[in-house]
Amino acid sequence: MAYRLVKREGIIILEINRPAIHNAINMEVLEGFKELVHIVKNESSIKLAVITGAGDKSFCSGGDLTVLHKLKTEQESYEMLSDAATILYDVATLPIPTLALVNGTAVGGGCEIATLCDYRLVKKGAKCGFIQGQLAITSGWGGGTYLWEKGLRLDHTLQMLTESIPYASDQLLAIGWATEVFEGNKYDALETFIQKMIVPHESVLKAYKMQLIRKWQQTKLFERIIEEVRTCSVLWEQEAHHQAVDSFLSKKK
Ligand SMILES: CC[C@@H](C(=O)O)C(=O)SCCNC(=O)CCNC(=O)[C@H](O)C(C)(C)COP(=O)(O)OP(=O)(O)OC[C@H]1O[C@@H](n2cnc3c(N)ncnc32)[C@H](O)[C@@H]1OP(=O)(O)O
Repeated sequence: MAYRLVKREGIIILEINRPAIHNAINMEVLEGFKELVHIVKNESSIKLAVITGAGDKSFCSGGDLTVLHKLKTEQESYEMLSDAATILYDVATLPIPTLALVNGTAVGGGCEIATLCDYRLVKKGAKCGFIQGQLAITSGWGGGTYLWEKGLRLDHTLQMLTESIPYASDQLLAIGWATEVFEGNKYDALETFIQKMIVPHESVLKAYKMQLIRKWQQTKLFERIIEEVRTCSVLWEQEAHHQAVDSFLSKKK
């Protein structure tokens, strides 16, 4: 399967399982995110949702370009991007904290997924970035909008989006994107982090997460994400984008 869902001791872990292509996202993985949301909403004892990638190289390399590159027009890309953005909004607004266990490279949509989470534990040496600019598009799954919500300095936020390059883990910590940087086994790092943050009563975690969700509702986060999607779909149709993706897929980059 393209993803694995594991539950243990009040935690649910979604592992994207396509390591041969750096855990790129296809429709099956998006179904995995939907399943994650369904489970959390129906099992009140779950306190934390974790997203990670299989293998030791990558967290996620974004949309699977071999699949998504079949979409050519603004309308076709808008449908895909808005569907994905809606599923990911449901993940971001889960009634419990979410955590990206960034076990390696997170680029493009992969960086967007890590950004929408409440916490990011980043493996030392991992590189993460909004590289969409190299493909002549902007972020299209809501990741730019989430990044503006993360309390980073505004100049750092704009730099991260416009430089379109992956940042090293230490830089990600310095600008405040990474919550913590870890070395060694990712599940040991998760365990250590959880011991600090999980309180005995899940109702406390849920109450604090609700404060954040209320702020996002009041500031029309979802509407702002859909504007981001629309901008990306306009750029998607341009020849510059298709040429950049062709170039990556044929390794002429
Ligand atoms: C659609 C949503 C949009 C958004 O809103 O953000 C996006 O996500 S656009 C996609 C953005 N992602 C990318 O552009 C990432 C592309 N990948 C890379 O830059 C690199 O692969 C890497 C992740 C930095 C790793 O580099 P390296 O270690 O040198 O490995 P390879 O490049 O040789 O990759 C091995 C293998 O995996 C395939 N691959 C990697 N990423 C993707 C992807 N996103 N979609 C499809 N396939 C991908 C790559 O083509 C190689 O395949 P083979 O040559 O067949 O082995």
